[in-house]
Amino acid sequence: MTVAESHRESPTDEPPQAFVPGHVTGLFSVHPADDPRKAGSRGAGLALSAGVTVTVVPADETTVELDGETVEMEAVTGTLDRLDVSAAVRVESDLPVSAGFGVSGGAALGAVLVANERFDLERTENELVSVAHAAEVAAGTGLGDVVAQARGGAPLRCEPGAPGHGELNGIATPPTRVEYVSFGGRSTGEIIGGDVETLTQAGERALAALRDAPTLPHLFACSRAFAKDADLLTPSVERAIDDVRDAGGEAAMAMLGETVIALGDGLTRAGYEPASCEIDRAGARLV
Ligand SMILES: Nc1ncnc2c1ncn2[C@@H]1O[C@H](COP(=O)(O)OP(=O)(O)O)[C@@H](O)[C@H]1O
Ligand SMILES: CC(C)(COP(=O)(O)O)[C@@H](O)C(=O)O
Repeated sequence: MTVAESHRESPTDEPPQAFVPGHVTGLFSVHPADDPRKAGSRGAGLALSAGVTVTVVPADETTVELDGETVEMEAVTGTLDRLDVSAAVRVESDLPVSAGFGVSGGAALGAVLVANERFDLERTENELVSVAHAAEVAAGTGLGDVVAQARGGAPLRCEPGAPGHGELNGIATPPTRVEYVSFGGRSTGEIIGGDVETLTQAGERALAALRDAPTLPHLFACSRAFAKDADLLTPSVERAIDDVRDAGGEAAMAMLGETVIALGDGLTRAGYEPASCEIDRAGARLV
């Protein structure tokens, strides 16, 4: 018996679960490729201490439950298909789906981490992240959330793609409170599956500017410039960002949702009633 096997057989072991931080993208560019492990986005954002908790129970057929309701979530089903296993996947989310928090990528990444334990797959972290990234890209629901969620912090996606293809860096951050409000959802698939030339040029410009001075306030400033240049702002998002700026704070739009994220208590000070959390600096993990 290996050390890992003896650990798994301990009668006191709880079933494995994974926590994956939410991730808001502030700015991004789209980089397609035939191989979904090579496709992805460049960009920058924040991993959040609000996120998803995922459990996986082996079953004859793969099903996905989100906060108690059966849902279709292709990134998750695709992840298990790629591992050649089937299971009932349960996702508990602190965050709304489809609002720019990377819930689908987080669910896929959580599922792959737990499935590796439950099915004794013995894959490395990079291999697991790669599977979830490929499934999320193939589903059309995200391009860079999975690699960012695996890393945590304030990830800079300098080259697109899964580990071995992409390249990550980050903005060094102390413990930091953030606030967010969501006015509604936005179809990620429609935007990243459409004409992305203007968006990609704006994203490349904004990332280059941010890398010249990689700080959190500058991430927010570059994200605001990106949202405007890529023409992604909606009236409610623009108003909330302006209100936070007028109250002396930093805010930006979360891609791709009708969501605003602010540093510190920026939204509260502007008169909103936001949810709050911290930047998650640890990244996705088994718990
Ligand atoms: N109630 C729901 N509303 C929107 N999407 C849902 C819902 N339930 C499940 N889904 C699935 O969740 C995924 C949402 O992906 P996406 O729009 O990228 O959101 P997120 O930004 O949270 O990752 C899609 O695969 C969609 O089919
Ligand atoms: C912005 C987005 C393409 C989608 O993000 P979400 O809507 O949260 O799935 C993200 O994956 C990225 O590459 O930055």
